[in-house]
Amino acid sequence: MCENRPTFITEAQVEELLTWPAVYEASEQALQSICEKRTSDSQPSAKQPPRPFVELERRNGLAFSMLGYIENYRMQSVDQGKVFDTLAHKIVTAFTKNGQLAKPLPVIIATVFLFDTMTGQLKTIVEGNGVTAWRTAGSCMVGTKYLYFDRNEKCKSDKVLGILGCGVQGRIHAIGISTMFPISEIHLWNRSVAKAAELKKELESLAGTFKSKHVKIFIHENVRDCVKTADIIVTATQSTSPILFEDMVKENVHINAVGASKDHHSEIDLKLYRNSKLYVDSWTGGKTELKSLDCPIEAEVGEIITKSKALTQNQRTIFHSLGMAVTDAVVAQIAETLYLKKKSTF
Ligand SMILES: NC(=O)C1=CN([C@@H]2O[C@H](COP(=O)(O)OP(=O)(O)OC[C@H]3O[C@@H](n4cnc5c(N)ncnc54)[C@H](OP(=O)(O)O)[C@@H]3O)[C@@H](O)[C@H]2O)C=CC1
Ligand SMILES: O=C(O)C1=NCCCC1
Repeated sequence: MCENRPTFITEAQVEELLTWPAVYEASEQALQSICEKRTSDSQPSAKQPPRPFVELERRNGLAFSMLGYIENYRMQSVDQGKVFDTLAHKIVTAFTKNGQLAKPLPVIIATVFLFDTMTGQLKTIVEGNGVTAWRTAGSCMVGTKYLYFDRNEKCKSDKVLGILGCGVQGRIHAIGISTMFPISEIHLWNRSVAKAAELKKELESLAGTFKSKHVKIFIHENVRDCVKTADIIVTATQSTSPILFEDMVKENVHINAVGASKDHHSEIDLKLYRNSKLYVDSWTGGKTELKSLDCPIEAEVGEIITKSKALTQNQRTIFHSLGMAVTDAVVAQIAETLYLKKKSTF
């Protein structure tokens, strides 16, 4: 059926091609696109059904199917003037015991398929672990800007970042947030302290590329010490019970909730949810995947970006980045566009 073999983009190529400004810009477009209350015709739009999943209980595994279409979006830092549309399908698995294998594998393994939007033919296969990591951090960066940095004048100076969980997601969030925002201190906690120490070393070696070059990095043996001065927190563990409680955090804190064990809201205690304003990446995701969380959802971040809903000034915020097909689509699209551009210059 395919006239040509699909292009194949490897993880190493994805890492070489992605940049934080491009991922930020693309994530902002994607978060706006799923917002139903359109405020202008130039706004991107998208379709993204709830993602079905199958659970492999005896193997501690989950597999998700994430299909999305986004049109009328722009990525100036990738191709100035071009209006993009992307049809993508990501298949992603989460096998929690992969790290314990004789030959350890990542917990998350993903592949993104990109289709021609005129004919429906498969055009490109992108290895999807890098895409998943960068796009999750991209969404949290957009959430952090709109829900925290834009909140009030007090939020404009250098800030303290707390990272709970120093695996793939914790690492990429620490790098992305410190690259795009003024972060003066990064505090790290991981269940096994060795991984936090490894990440500290890596972040120190990258500090020259961060917005605040003199960033100080600390590791902690417990969550309370890690988050006590934090203005922005990322929870990125597979914990199945709460690790973050209300009495541990500052009044005005912003939390990006990423970890998604079987229950998507297990890392944060219910009292902290109820005494914060809760935002999601999409209503579709929130209504299905946070159904068992007994706390009202305030809005989608897209509604704040498009100003169809206002943000309260002084509040504690939680952004639940549940994961969206259209953020995978736009980040895989960056990789494909830059890969083909590079290939055509040789
Ligand atoms: N929202 C989204 O879009 C996405 C969410 N995720 C979710 O993010 C989480 C992290 O994924 P990823 O970084 O790829 O995985 P990694 O395996 O790289 O990291 C997992 C982290 O969780 C920690 N951990 C595991 N069990 C516990 C526990 N019981 N209590 C505290 N910490 C624990 C590990 O600590 P240790 O080093 O000690 O084992 C490690 O720091 C997962 O829940 C995953 O499903 C992933 C991708 C996208
Ligand atoms: O959106 C994703 O990708 C994932 N979300 C939940 C956990 C697995 C990966």
